[in-house]
Amino acid sequence: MASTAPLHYHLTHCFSISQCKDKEVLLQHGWTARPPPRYSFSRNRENSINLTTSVSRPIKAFSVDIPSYPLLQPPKVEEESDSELEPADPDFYRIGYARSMRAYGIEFKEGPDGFGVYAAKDVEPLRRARVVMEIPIELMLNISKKLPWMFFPDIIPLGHPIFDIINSTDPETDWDLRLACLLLFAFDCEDNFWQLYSDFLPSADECPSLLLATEEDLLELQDENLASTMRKQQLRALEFWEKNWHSGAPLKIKRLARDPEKFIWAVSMAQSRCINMQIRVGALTQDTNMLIPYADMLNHSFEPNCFFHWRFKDRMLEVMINAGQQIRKGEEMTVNYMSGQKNDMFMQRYGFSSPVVICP
Ligand SMILES: C[S@@+](CC[C@H](N)C(=O)[O-])C[C@H]1O[C@@H](n2cnc3c(N)ncnc32)[C@H](O)[C@@H]1O
Repeated sequence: MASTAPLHYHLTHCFSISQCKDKEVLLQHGWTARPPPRYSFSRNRENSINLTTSVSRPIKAFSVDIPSYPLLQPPKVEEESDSELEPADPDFYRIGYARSMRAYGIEFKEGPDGFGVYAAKDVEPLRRARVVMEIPIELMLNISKKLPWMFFPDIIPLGHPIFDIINSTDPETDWDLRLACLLLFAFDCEDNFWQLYSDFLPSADECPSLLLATEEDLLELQDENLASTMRKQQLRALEFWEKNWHSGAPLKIKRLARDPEKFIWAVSMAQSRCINMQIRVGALTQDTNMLIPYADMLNHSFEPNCFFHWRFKDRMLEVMINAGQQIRKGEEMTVNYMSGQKNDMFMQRYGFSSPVVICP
């Protein structure tokens, strides 16, 4: 086995994720890399973990005015959109031409729940939903939820050993391990967008996921069920890494996650940032586990003002403001991560618990 050190040693040992070769693309969008660790753990009486943040620095997306919609149209989301957005340039669809993300009237900045998305101007209630972000499929990392494994975009070359590793996962339970493998693979692909975007993901010491918690942190939860579930999850990720990142593994696998901390960090990214959607790509309709840059900066609320919509005609994820929603400049834009789930599930997967109790 490649690793014999105790799990908590691995998990408390920090690592830094891939270095950005060329930040120009993101900097053009007005982004700056994450500052050094922003969070400190503090626990309240209900034993939930609260995040406190020390920095508040606005990060502006390249934004244009939120388009206004005619008032007398029914509230609907249309596939064949008659959006006021300028029509897409047909050249965008040429093979090899990567489209970029577009954002309207929002900014990305730090708030009490880490990075979030905020209204850059007042949004008046309109009768139909409207777009604030469009993210093209080329920038995403998506895997079908069921066999046969399909990747959108299809970035894994035929015969690459990472495919065998993904293929060895349990189709029922291991979606997060598959997505973590794909994420690490993307970091290693020359000119892949995620090499740049990785600088905007929380590092291991910034991420409140309980997968990265030490034994001491788990004991502090004072919830033995949750602590024991998290220990099992940590072990599952560690054993998977040990099985596949052994000393005889090919270099192109080894370099993806040289230590278990990096792999477990990638699993925590998958768990806390994955969006599940049914998407249509060509003739295929697929339930999909998706890592969607920029959309993954939206924080959760049980009373969200935004939602996700898959735009089939040009394979874009749209983040849309609810019909009839008013949002004031500076207010946070949110989505509902998991409607109808227990608080425990939020703690397990996202590292926070919600003050709103939705299930007994
Ligand atoms: C999809 S990411 C959202 C972006 C994230 N805030 C960041 O800094 O990158 C999900 C993570 O954001 C934080 N988060 C989202 N909604 C939250 C909420 N309502 N309360 C506390 N933390 C939240 C949790 O750390 C969660 O694991």
